[in-house]
Amino acid sequence: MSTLAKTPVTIVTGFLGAGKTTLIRNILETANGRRLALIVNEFGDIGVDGDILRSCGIESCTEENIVELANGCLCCTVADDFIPAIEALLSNPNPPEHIIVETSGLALPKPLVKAFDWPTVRSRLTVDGVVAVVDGAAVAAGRFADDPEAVQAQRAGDESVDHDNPLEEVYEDQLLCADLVILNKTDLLSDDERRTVSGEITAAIPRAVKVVEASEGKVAAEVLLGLSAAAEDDLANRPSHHDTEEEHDHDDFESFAVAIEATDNPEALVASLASLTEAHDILRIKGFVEVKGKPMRLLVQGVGNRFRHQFDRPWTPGEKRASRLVVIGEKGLDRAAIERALAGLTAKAA
Ligand SMILES: Nc1nc2c(ncn2[C@@H]2O[C@H](COP(=O)(O)OP(=O)(O)OP(=O)(O)O)[C@@H](O)[C@H]2O)c(=O)[nH]1
Repeated sequence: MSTLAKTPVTIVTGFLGAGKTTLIRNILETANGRRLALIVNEFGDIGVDGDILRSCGIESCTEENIVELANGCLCCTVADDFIPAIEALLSNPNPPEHIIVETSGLALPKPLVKAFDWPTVRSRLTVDGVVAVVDGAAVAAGRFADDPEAVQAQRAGDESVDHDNPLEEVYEDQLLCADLVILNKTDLLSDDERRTVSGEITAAIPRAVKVVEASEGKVAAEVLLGLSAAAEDDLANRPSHHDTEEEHDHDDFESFAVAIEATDNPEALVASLASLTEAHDILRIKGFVEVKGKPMRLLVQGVGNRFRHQFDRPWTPGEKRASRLVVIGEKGLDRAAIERALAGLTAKAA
C-alpha cells in the first residue's frame, strides 16, 4: 500500500527536558490549520506536558485530539496503551491528518517505531519521521558522556560492575533512531560549543541525518512534518543498545511526586529547588504550584539546576489548588531526604 493513503505519524523523542513539549507547541502554532492530534507520554504521574499543550488554545488542535498516556513509558506499553490510543484517534468522525507522539524523556523510540511494522498498524499508519530533540547545553556540559574518572574508580573497585551509563544509552538510542535532529537550546551555547556538539551528533549517527539548530524549539512545522521517512521499513538501520532485550524496564531511573505548601516567593522557591537538585543529582523537577494570593497557577520546570517558572493559567473555579512537583532521577535518589527538604522549602521561602 502506498504511504500516501496512510496517516503520517511523527515521533518526537529526546532526553528529559530537552525541549520536546516546547517544540510541539511550536508545531501547533505553525501548522497552518492542519488537523493534528497529539499523544503525550510522560515519566512520572503528573501530566505536565499534556496540560501545557492543552492550554495552547490553537484551533486546529482541540482537546479531544490530545491524548495523555501518563505514568509509564510508551516503549514498554506499546500494545496496551499506544495502539488503542492511536486507534481511537483514527476512528474519530473527523480523524487527524497527522499524529504527533511525544515520548517520555526516558523512552527508547525504536520499540515504538517497531509497532508501526505490525500488519494491523502498517496498513493505516506510517512513521513520517523520528525527530530527536537534543539539549545542547546538557551535551556540552558532558551530561551524557561517561566520566572517565568515575569509570576508572569503579573498575578498580570491582571488575564485574556494569560500566554502562544509563543516561548515555538513552540519549544515544534516541539519536540512532532519528530522521532529523533538533539541536535545541543553542541560546545557551557559544559558537564553538555549537559546532562541537553538532559534530558529535553527526559522528554518533552512522546514517546521514540532518541536524537543525534551534532555540526555544522554534522550528517550523514544514521542516518537521512531511519527512516521509517510513521509518518502520528501515528498522535495521536504527541500532539500539537494547536490540537484544525483549523489554527494557526503566530500572535505571525513578520518579515520585511530592505535594508542597503554597509559596509566596516563587524566586526563593526556585532557588531552593536548584540547590536541592544539585545536592541530590536530580535530573528533572516539574509541576504546578500555588502562589499565595495569586489567581494564576505557577508552572515550575527544572532541567538539571536550570529552572524556569511562569504563571501558565488561572486556577479554574472549584479546582483544587494543589502544589505538586514530580522529581525524576537515576535510581537511588534519597527520596526521604528530598521529601523532607521539599516540606521545609516553602517555610524558608516565605
Ligand atoms: N534556555 C532554553 N531553555 C529551553 C529551550 N527550550 C526549552 N527550554 C526550557 O527547558 C525546559 C524543558 O522544556 P520542555 O519543552 O518541557 O522539555 P521536554 O523535553 O518536553 O521535557 P520532558 O517531557 O520532561 O522530558 C522548560 O523550562 C523550557 O522552557 C531553549 O531553547 N533554551
